[in-house]
Amino acid sequence: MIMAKTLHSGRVRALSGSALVPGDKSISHRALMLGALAVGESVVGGLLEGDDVLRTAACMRALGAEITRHEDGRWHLYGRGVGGLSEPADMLDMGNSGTGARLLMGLVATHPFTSFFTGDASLRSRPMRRVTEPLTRMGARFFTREGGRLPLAVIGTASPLPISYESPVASAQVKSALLLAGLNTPGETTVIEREATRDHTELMLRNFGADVRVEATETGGRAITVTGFPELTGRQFDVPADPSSAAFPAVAALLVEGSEIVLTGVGINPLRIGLYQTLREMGADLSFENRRDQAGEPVADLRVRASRLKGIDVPAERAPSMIDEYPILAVAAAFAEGTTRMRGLAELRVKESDRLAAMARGLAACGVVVEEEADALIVHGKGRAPAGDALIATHFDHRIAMAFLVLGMAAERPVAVDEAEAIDTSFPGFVALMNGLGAAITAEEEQRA
Ligand SMILES: O=C(O)C1=C[C@@H](OP(=O)(O)O)[C@@H](O)[C@H](O)C1
Ligand SMILES: C=C(OP(=O)(O)O)C(=O)O
Repeated sequence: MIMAKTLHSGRVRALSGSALVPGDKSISHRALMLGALAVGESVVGGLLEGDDVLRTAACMRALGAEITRHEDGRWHLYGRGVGGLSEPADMLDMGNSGTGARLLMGLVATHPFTSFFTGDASLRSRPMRRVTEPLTRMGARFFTREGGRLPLAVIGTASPLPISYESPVASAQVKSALLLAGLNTPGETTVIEREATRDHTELMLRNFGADVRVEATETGGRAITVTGFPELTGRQFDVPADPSSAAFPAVAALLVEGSEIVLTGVGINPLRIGLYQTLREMGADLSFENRRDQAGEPVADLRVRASRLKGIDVPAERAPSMIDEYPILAVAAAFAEGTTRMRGLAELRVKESDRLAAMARGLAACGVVVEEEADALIVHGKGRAPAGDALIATHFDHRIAMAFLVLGMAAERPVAVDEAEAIDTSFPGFVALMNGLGAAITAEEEQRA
C-alpha cells in the first residue's frame, strides 16, 4: 500500500513572522561526500534532512564512512581519506536525487571497485551520459540502460587519467562529478565551463584543504582545476539555509497582500541568487540584511514585503544562477502586470519532471495565459490574482508542488497538488513552516494499492 498525498492551498490574509528554512541541499550533499573523504572528524550543523540528502548519507555509509546524527541535530562524520572508499555491498539507491547520483558516480569512478546505481522512476528517466562520457575518458567503464540511464553499473578504474574537459551543458553536477573524480587521480583534472555554475564544490574542497584553481577563460567562462591526492582534513561548520527553498515563502510573501516576513540565515552565494535579482527587477521589496559569512559562504536575513510586480524579460545567461527557481518565478510572473519572458531553459526539461511542460500546463489550468516554447516560457500576467481552482499534476516534482501551493495562497480559488510527498526531498517541514507564517495548506491522504 502506498500513501499518496494531495495538498490544498487556499487564499489567506497577510503572511507574517520569521522562519528558518532547511539547510542548502547542494551544500549538504557535498558536506557528506567530503566529510566521508576527509581524515578525522567533521561536524556539520544545519544539514538538510530531506530525502535526497539522507540517501547520500546512506550511500556514503555503504562506501565505508562512519556517519552519525547526534541528538543536538549535528552530523558527525569520520572519513576514509581520499581514495579510501570501499566497494558497496548493495545497490546505491539515489531516490529522486540527480545531484546525489551524478556527484557520487564521479566519486566512485576513480576507485578500483564496482558499484551499481539506481533511483526512483523520475531519476531513472534522467540523462546520465553528461557524466558517464567524461568519466569514461578518465578510465571508468559504465553499463547503462538504454539511453545512458539508470540503473547503471560503474566499473571504477585503478589507474585514473586526469583530463581537461569542456562541458557542453552548464551544469554544476557535471563539473562537481569530475572534480570529485579528480581527487583520486594523479595530476590535474580541469573542467571548463562556458557559463559559471554554483561553486559550492570548489569552495568546500578548498575549505577541506584541497588545491583548487579557478581561472577565467578567454571566452568569458571559467577553468577549474583540482590537484589529485590532497589530504582533506575534517571540518566543523553549519550549512546555510537554502536560497532555493527560501524562494517559496519569499514569493508567497510578495503575492499575499499586506505580508512581511524575514527568512533568516539564507545563503546568498552570487551564483545562486538570480531569482532575487529578477524579482527586484520586477519591483519586489526584498532586502538582504545582516550580511555575514558562514562556512565560507555568504549568508543574510531576507526581508520580504508584499509588492506589485511587473513582467520583465529574464536574460537567458542568468539561468544557471536560478535554474531551480523558474517554477516559482513563473508563479510570480502570473500575478505580475505584463509579460515575463524566460529563455534558455532547455535544462528544465530534464529535471525531476519536464518543468517547462508542467508549469505551462499547470498555469493554464489556473487560468493564466502562457506560451511554452522549446526552451522558453512566456507568462502573460494581468496584474491581478489568477483563478486557481485546479488540481495540479506534479509528476512527483517537489518544486512544481511547492510553486502551485504558493499560487493557491493568493489565487481567487484554492489550488490542489498531487504527489505532494515529493516536497520532502528538499523541504521537509514545508507545510508547517508555511502555515506558521499564516498560510492555509491542508492535507488529504489516500491509500493506493
Ligand atoms: O550541483 C548541484 O547541487 C545542483 C545543480 C543543478 O543541477 P545541474 O547541474 O543539472 O544544472 C541544480 O538543478 C540541482 O538542484 C543542484
Ligand atoms: C533539480 C533539482 O535537484 P536534483 O537535480 O538534485 O534532482 C532540484 O532540486 O530542483
